[in-house]
Amino acid sequence: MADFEGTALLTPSEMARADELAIGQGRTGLALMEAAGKAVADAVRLNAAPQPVVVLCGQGNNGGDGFVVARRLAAAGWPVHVAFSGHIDALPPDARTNAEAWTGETLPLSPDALAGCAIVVDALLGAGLSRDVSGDMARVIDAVNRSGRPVFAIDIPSGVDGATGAVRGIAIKADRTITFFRKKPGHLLLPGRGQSGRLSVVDIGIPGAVLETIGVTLRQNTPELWSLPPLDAGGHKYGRGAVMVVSGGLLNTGAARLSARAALRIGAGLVTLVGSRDALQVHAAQVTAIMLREAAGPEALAEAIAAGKIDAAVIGPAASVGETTREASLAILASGVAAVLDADALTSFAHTPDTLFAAIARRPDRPVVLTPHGGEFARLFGRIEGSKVDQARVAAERSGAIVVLKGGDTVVAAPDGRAVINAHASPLLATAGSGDVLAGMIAGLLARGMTGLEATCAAVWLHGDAALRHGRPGLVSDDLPDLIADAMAAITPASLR
Ligand SMILES: NC(=O)C1=CN([C@@H]2O[C@H](COP(=O)(O)OP(=O)(O)OC[C@H]3O[C@@H](n4cnc5c(N)ncnc54)[C@H](OP(=O)(O)O)[C@@H]3O)[C@@H](O)[C@H]2O)[C@@H](O)CC1
Ligand SMILES: Nc1ncnc2c1ncn2[C@@H]1O[C@H](COP(=O)(O)OP(=O)(O)O)[C@@H](O)[C@H]1O
Ligand SMILES: [K+]
Repeated sequence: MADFEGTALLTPSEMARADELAIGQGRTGLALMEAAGKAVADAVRLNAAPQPVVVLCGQGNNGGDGFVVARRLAAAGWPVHVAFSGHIDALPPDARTNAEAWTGETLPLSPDALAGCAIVVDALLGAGLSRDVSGDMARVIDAVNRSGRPVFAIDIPSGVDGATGAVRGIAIKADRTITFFRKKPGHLLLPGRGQSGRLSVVDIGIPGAVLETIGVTLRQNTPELWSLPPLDAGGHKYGRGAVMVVSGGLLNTGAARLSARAALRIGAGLVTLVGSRDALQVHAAQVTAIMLREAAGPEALAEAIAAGKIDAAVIGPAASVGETTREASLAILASGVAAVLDADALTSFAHTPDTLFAAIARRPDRPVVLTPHGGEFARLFGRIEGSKVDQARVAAERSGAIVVLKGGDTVVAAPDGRAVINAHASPLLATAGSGDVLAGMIAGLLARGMTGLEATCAAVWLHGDAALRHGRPGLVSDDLPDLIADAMAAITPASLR
C-alpha cells in the first residue's frame, strides 16, 4: 500500500511525540504554540466579520493556544475576552508565557462569560483530555452548545477523545475545528467526527519526517492509498478475474445478486452465482451478464471453483446461518481463492471462531476479508476493549484476515497492524443490502489482482463515493452497483479507463 504522509492519523500520544521530535530538531514549544494560535485566529478572521469573541481557556497547552488566539484577534481590532478559571502559575510553561502576555479582560469560566459575545473559541481541552468532563467545565460546554453561537475548536472539540472519538461526559459541538500537523483518529471516528464540524489541518512547523520515526500505522482512507489496476489493451475477461458468489436459497436470492452485480460493475471479468437449482431459477429470471452454476454442498462448490477458474469468492449474504454455510465457507477457504466472508458466513462461526481462524491460517498466501457490522463482529469476536480501531486490529490479528468493521466510520484493519479509517461515506448506506454490495465490490477488486488491504480500502471508499454521488434521499441498495462506474471514472485518468 502506498504510504502518503497526508493520510497519516496521529493519536494524541503520537502527536505529543511529534511535538517532542520537532522540538528536538530545533523548533521551540513556544513557536509551535504561536503558529497554532495564529492559524486559529486566521481561521476566525477568514470566516467571520469582526464581532465580540470569547476564548474559553483550559489549564493546559490547549488553553495556551487560546491565549495566543485572544491576543492576535485583539491586535487585529476584534472585541475579545478570555474565560479562564485556573491559576496562571499552574499552567505549563509555554501556556503560562502566553497567559501572561494577554493584557485584555479575563472573566471566570462560567456560562455568564458567554454574555454579549457572538463567536466562541474553544481552547478548554485538547490532546491532554484524561477523564470525563464534569462540574463547571461541563456546565460551560452545555451552555455553549445550547447558545447556537458559531464555535471554533482548537485542535479537537473539548471533551472529544482524540484517540477514540468518544465523548467523555460532554463535548463541544464545533462548527469548525482547526487541528495541527495531521488529523487525529477522534476527528474521523464517531461521534467525534460529528462534533468536529468542518475540519482543517494546518502546518505549524513540525517536519513531516517525524512520521517515519513515530512509525504511523493508521491512515485515513483516500484514493492516495491505493490504485485501481489499469485495463490492458490486449486483455481478456479471464485476465480481469473471475468471481463466484454463493447464493442463498429459493426465497433468499437477492443479497447474492447484489454482490454479484457489484463484483461485475467494479470490473471483474466474469461473475458466477452458484447455488441450488431452484435458487438459480429465480436468478435466471433476473440476470443477464452474470453466469449461473448449480452447486449444492462443499464438494460441488470446490468443483465449481476449479471449473470456473475462480479468483475470488463471496459467501454470506443471505446464505443462512448454520452447518451448510459453515461447510461451504470452509470449502472456499480450503480452495485457496481470495475470499470475502460476510453476514451469515460470519454468524455461522459464532460458536466456533477458532475453526474459522484455523482455516484462514492454513493458506496465508491468499487474502481473506471479513466484513462484519457491529453485531456480527460481537458474535464472532466477543467483546474487545478499546476504540473501534483497537477492536478491528485485535480481530484482524486474531483471525489472520483483513477485518472491515462497518458503520458510519468503517475501520479496515490488517493482521500486521495497519489500519485505515473511512469517513468517505453517507448515512444513505444504512439501507438493507448495501453491505452485500460492498462484499461483491471487495471480491471484484481482489479478483482483479489488488492486494487484500488495497482492494478492501478501495472498495470501501468507492462504496461510500457511490452513495455520495446519489446525493439525495431514496437510495436503495439496488441503485449502488450502477453508481460504481461513475465513482471509478472520477478517480481514473481517461487514458487508463
Ligand atoms: N505540545 C506542544 O508543543 C504543542 C501543543 N499544542 C496544544 O496543546 C494541546 C495539548 O496540551 P496539553 O497536553 O497540555 O493538554 P490539554 O488538552 O491542554 O489539557 C491538559 C489539562 O487539562 C486537564 N484535564 C484533562 N482532562 C480534563 C477533564 N476531563 N476536565 C478538566 N480538566 C481536564 C489536565 O489536568 P490533569 O489531567 O493534569 O489533572 C491538564 O491540566 C494540544 O491539544 C494543542 O492544542 C499546540 O500548542 C502545538 C504545540
Ligand atoms: N450511517 C452510516 N454512514 C455511512 N455508512 C453506513 C452507515 N450505516 C451503514 N453504513 C454502511 O452500509 C453498509 C451496511 O452493511 P450491513 O450492515 O452489512 O447491511 P446489509 O446486511 O443490509 O447489507 C456498510 O458498508 C456500512 O459501513
Ligand atoms: K479544544
